[in-house]
Amino acid sequence: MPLSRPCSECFDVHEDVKDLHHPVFTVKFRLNSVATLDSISSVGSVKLPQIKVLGTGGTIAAKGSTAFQTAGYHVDLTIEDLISSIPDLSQTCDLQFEQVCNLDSKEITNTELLQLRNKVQEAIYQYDGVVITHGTDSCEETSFFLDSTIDTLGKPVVICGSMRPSTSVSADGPSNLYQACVVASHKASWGRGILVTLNDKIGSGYYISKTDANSLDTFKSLGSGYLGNFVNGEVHYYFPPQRPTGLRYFQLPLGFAGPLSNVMIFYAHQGFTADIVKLAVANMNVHGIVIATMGSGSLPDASNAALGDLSAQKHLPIIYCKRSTDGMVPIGSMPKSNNSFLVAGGYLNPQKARILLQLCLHENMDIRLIRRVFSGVYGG
Ligand SMILES: NC(=O)C[C@H](N)C(=O)O
Repeated sequence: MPLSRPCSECFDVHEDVKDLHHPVFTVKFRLNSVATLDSISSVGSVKLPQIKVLGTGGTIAAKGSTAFQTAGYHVDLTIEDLISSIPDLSQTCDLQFEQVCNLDSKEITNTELLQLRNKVQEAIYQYDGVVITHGTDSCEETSFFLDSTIDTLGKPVVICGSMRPSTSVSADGPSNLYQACVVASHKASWGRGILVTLNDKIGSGYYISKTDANSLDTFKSLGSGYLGNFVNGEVHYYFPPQRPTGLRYFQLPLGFAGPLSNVMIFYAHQGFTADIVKLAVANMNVHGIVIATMGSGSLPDASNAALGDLSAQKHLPIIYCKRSTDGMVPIGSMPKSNNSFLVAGGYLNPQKARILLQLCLHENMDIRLIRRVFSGVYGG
């Protein structure tokens, strides 16, 4: 058993190795699947969960100059400042914190992503759960990357952020961080991989996506739904612990600092041609392409033909995703060709497909294996 803190009171955890060699934890509940905070704070002599909080920046760590400013502010606060802004958690967990970086999430590159991944993996070995504060703009990329590369040992890793800076009237940062710490401390959060909490909702880091550029209720798990909710200090899960169907675990060595392959995203539109893609491939060191297609894999016929040829000549994987927020690109939508390296992106949005392709390329997968990985999300 890989768990340092098994809980026989609530559930049994069994390690099970699936075909794509990801350790999957099958959790059998003995109690009601809707657990409450009482179930952990009333444990008396039992040691409180040790939680590591890693700060990376984002609006949650930002200050504006007025109470109504919700754009154009700057990251200004440390993780220590953020922790001092939340209600007392001394009955729930023991918190320790560390600043990994302090950036708007638009500035996060593979370097910071890998640095964070290493910090999270190290913390997993020492703590009972991990909380990450992060900007919301690129949070879905980080959460997907971590879900694909962290061996959580079943422990909760919870990412949170905010949509309003700390100086804003009704700033949402303190309550989101508070909720993330409670979720990370809760036994019912075990076996669920990377979680993202925002605005009272708990979602899967694999599927969650930012859907609103301004409003608080921005993270949605369209199609796949939320995993749970946070109400009146209680964590409520709608389902027993499970991992996403298509999740593929990529084992990176601890301390791995890169590089990762260069995968570029292109956004299709009326009149889109493959010229811009060809230009990039000819002039930049491109290892893979993702296209945000119109609808379910639709591109002009001439673009399909040119991209099919380009991918076959260069052995360049080109993933077809959708620019629509919801829905998917199935294999049946793909142009018919025997030798192209065109791949259907299934349910993944372009930014998540980019990360998955980077990881496939890191493992030197051929096109057959890349298709197999994408078939996990019903593409391929
Ligand atoms: N709400 C936010 O956190 C947005 C911010 N620009 C970020 O992603 O860092």
